[in-house]
Amino acid sequence: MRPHALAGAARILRRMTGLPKLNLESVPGVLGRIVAERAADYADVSADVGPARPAARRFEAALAGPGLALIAEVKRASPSQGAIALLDPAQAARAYEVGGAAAISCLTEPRHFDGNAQALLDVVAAVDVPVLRKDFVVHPAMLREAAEWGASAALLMVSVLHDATGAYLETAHTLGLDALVEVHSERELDIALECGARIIGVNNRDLTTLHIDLNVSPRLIRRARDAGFAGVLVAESGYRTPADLDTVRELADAVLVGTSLAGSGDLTRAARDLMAPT
Ligand SMILES: O=P(O)(O)OC[C@@H](O)[C@@H](O)c1c[nH]c2ccccc12
Repeated sequence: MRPHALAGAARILRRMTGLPKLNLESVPGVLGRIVAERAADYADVSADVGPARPAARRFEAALAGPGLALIAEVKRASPSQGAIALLDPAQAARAYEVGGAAAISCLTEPRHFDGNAQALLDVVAAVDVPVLRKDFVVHPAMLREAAEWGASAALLMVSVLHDATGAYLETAHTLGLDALVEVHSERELDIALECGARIIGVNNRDLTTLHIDLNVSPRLIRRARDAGFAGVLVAESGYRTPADLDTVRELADAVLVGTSLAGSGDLTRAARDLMAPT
């Protein structure tokens, strides 16, 4: 059989049997704990993702333009910071939009990030820019929900999904969602590239240790471009000042920023100040 015929057969089989089973026991550290909790949350939920939807590609289009785009994150708490700010999600998202954000990321993980479904629904209703569902996707129903709740995109983490990343990506695309495929190492980047990701995010934060290294994004973004990747590249985590962005200004299409904006007290101004040209 030709390779694409094999891929087609695998696709049909997957539709009949659901997505590949994830090996979450192998995910280490803080991340391992969170994904185990999320998997338990969805253990009894149907894997049926419902009807296909046309691709809108709104999230991708918002980031692809010239210059560095801002994805501003509604983040009330995190494992590394604890409580960040008691944001009203709709108000925060609107403030970010006024401050020039091209897209909003909204956490829906409840235990460590103080997110929930209502926050995402409120954000989608409050802004015109596309919204990313930020969660630890470990079950296809989480993608169905993202589409039903009006998100334009969902986060897919290669550190969690490994070999199943491609199948989850395909499911997201079938549901009309863009996917931000997140990587933190050369190995993870190669998986993202192989599975046909259109938007790749490089996380400066190692989610198993929570350690931040701002050199990770420029290093892996260069590697992606050297490999011929022509899609959207996002630098993620740890950015606090315009000077911090100098390492990715000429390399990345967008930056994803949460903590430094969310904890600033004036979200519009913080977004503007961060993105001001140096
Ligand atoms: O708050 P920061 O350091 O600006 O980072 C934002 C975003 O990159 C971070 O929240 C994030 C990136 N990938 C994730 C995966 C799950 C939860 C959270 C994240």
